[in-house]
Amino acid sequence: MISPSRPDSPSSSSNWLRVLSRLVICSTLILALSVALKTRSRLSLLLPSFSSQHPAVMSYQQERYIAELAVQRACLLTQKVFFEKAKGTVSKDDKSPVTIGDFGAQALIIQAIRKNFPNDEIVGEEEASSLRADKDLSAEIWRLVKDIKLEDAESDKVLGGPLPSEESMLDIIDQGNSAGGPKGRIWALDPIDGTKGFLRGGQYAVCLGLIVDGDVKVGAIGTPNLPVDDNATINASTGAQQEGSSANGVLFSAVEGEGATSRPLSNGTLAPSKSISMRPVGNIAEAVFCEGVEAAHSAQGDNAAVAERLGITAPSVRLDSQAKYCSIARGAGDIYLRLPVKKDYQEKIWDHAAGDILVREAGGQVTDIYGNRLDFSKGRTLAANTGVVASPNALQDQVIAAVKAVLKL
Ligand SMILES: Nc1ncnc2c1ncn2[C@@H]1O[C@H](COP(=O)(O)OS(=O)(=O)O)[C@@H](OP(=O)(O)O)[C@H]1O
Ligand SMILES: [Mg+2]
Ligand SMILES: [Mg+2]
Ligand SMILES: [Mg+2]
Repeated sequence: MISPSRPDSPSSSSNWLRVLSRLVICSTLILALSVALKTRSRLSLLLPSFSSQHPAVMSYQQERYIAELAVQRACLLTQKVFFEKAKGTVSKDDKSPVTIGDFGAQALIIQAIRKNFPNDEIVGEEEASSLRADKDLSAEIWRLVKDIKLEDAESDKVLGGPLPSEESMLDIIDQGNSAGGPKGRIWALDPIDGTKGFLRGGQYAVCLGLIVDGDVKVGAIGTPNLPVDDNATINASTGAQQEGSSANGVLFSAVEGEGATSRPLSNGTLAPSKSISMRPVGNIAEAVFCEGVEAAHSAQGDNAAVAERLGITAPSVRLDSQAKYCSIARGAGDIYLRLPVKKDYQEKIWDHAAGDILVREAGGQVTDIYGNRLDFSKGRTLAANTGVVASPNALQDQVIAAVKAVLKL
């Protein structure tokens, strides 16, 4: 018969020892797990393609970081090109400044994506065939691109450091040739959006969005000529100040489910960010609406008729580029109208991907003129959509009703 052991018996003390050792093992495991969770984002920084190869890790922090840093570095190039070549006075028949900026920024950003997410596809606006035929232009772009680096050597290294040669720069530009589509990880890149704004020293944007299985998950937009101050008055002539001025230059970003942020553009590591959101609008008649500058790109008469129908009396704020999405996302404006001039124009995914997630994460909706979400799964264009309408969640139904009434849909 087995007699119950007394507290001071040898078998009791060995039981206690066993319990104690189990306790130690358990707490060590808990500690190890919490350290592993805390360092997960750091781990993905050390192993750049970690997230892309492990679909279970879906926080997109690494993608956001690389997108922000790559856009920030590309803005160094576009600024250099502007102050060296364009200076807002360029005649429109000399297209070279914008061409240099477009190709150069596309090369720098694709290099950063390739280095960190080698298996991803890229839909870039530009392709290098014309550049291969123009040796002088290619040499000029290479002269400017080869010296672009972030002041912080570590950050620059994360993006792949300097490009190795002019030939490799051309090859890299051509890697933006994905057809897009409904499956996989696809980056949509507009190296300079608002090319006309860039040339006149007004608004332009360097835009990068990550689309996963047809949905935009991450967006980063650099706007070198937007004021850092969210409340500064802006209009079509707000723009480039002196080279190196710290009053202008903002980097926006968003990740699905994690909100939208902005920070000043910097030359090195990322500056501290703050979260941004759309402005609550009590009375829609007091909303401010943004539209493009080019009459050929959106129907300004129809935009004005929608505003009038909503009781809006303030004049529109006209800005080039995805700076319009950025402005409403930070509450410097409320509604973005891009009503079509021609119903058959297909918007390009790189003109909207980053702005779409930025506004949605800042508390807004982005739809076409029928009120349907933008569909990024159709290839290089938004073939299933017509026009763009964006506003705070609470206003979108009213705005779409006004759009339908004006366009007789
Ligand atoms: N017909 C037509 N309709 C609509 N959109 C068009 C059209 N033609 C061109 N584009 C694209 O417009 C992009 C620039 O948009 P913006 O918002 O800067 O233009 S505007 O200021 O609103 O007029 C511009 O992008 P970038 O080429 O990157 O500047 C074009 O892709
Ligand atoms: Mg564009
Ligand atoms: Mg462009
Ligand atoms: Mg273009």
